[in-house]
Amino acid sequence: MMTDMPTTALELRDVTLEYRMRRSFFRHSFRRALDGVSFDVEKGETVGIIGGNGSGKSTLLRVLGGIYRPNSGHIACWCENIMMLSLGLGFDPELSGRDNALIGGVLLGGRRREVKQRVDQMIAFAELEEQSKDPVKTYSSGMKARLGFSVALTMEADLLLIDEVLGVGDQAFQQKAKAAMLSRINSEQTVVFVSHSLAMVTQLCNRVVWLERGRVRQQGSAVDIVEAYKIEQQNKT
Ligand SMILES: Nc1ncnc2c1ncn2[C@@H]1O[C@H](COP(=O)(O)OP(=O)(O)OP(=O)(O)O)[C@@H](O)[C@H]1O
Repeated sequence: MMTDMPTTALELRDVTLEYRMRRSFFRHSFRRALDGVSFDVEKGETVGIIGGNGSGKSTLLRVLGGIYRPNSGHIACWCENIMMLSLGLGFDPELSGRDNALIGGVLLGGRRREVKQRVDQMIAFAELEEQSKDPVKTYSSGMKARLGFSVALTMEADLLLIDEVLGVGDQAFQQKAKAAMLSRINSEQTVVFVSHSLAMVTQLCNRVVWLERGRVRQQGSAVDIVEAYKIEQQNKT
């Protein structure tokens, strides 16, 4: 008998994370950034994470990306490779843009030969053909951001984690980055998208999870949750 392929990509149950902060040589304190967070992401869905400053959005994405381990709760993931679209993380300043693109692609789970074939595409998307052999330390922050975005976008992943990256680079690059992301999101891609742009969230997401002080305040269809969030914002002012 054939068993059905799982349709769930991610399952979070009661996920809690505390940052440990050093107060003095002997003393530490803890800040709870996620507090009992539970939700599911189905395959092919784009789930938006919204909430005010400090509500835990980036922390949640880092937990999903395996950068932080939760203190309690569990995360089940049925995706083989997960990619975090973030900006210029971990570039080696002494190496060229081309070498960093190659290393970045491999770090994102690509096979070396496969990544090598795609490096030209990454450099071209980032519009860095002329500077591709220069060390990254000579790049402006916008150039580094463009390279980081291009590397992540060119690679393939079952689950894409996106943390507010659309403010990258100049206006023309932002348009291009947005179009590239949209085409990716409209396909079968599973995405978790953190953003302060409610318009983008409504445009891109099927479902939304609203975080407040590390807890899920509400979750449901993108239109309903964004509406409820906007009403609350208006009532606050
Ligand atoms: N490295 C850290 N050490 C200690 N506390 C942290 C750290 N990173 C974040 N925090 C705290 O954890 C909480 C959640 O932060 P997080 O960055 O996840 O929020 P966010 O919703 O992404 O915020 P923003 O919208 O401002 O980017 C905040 O109270 C923040 O001050």
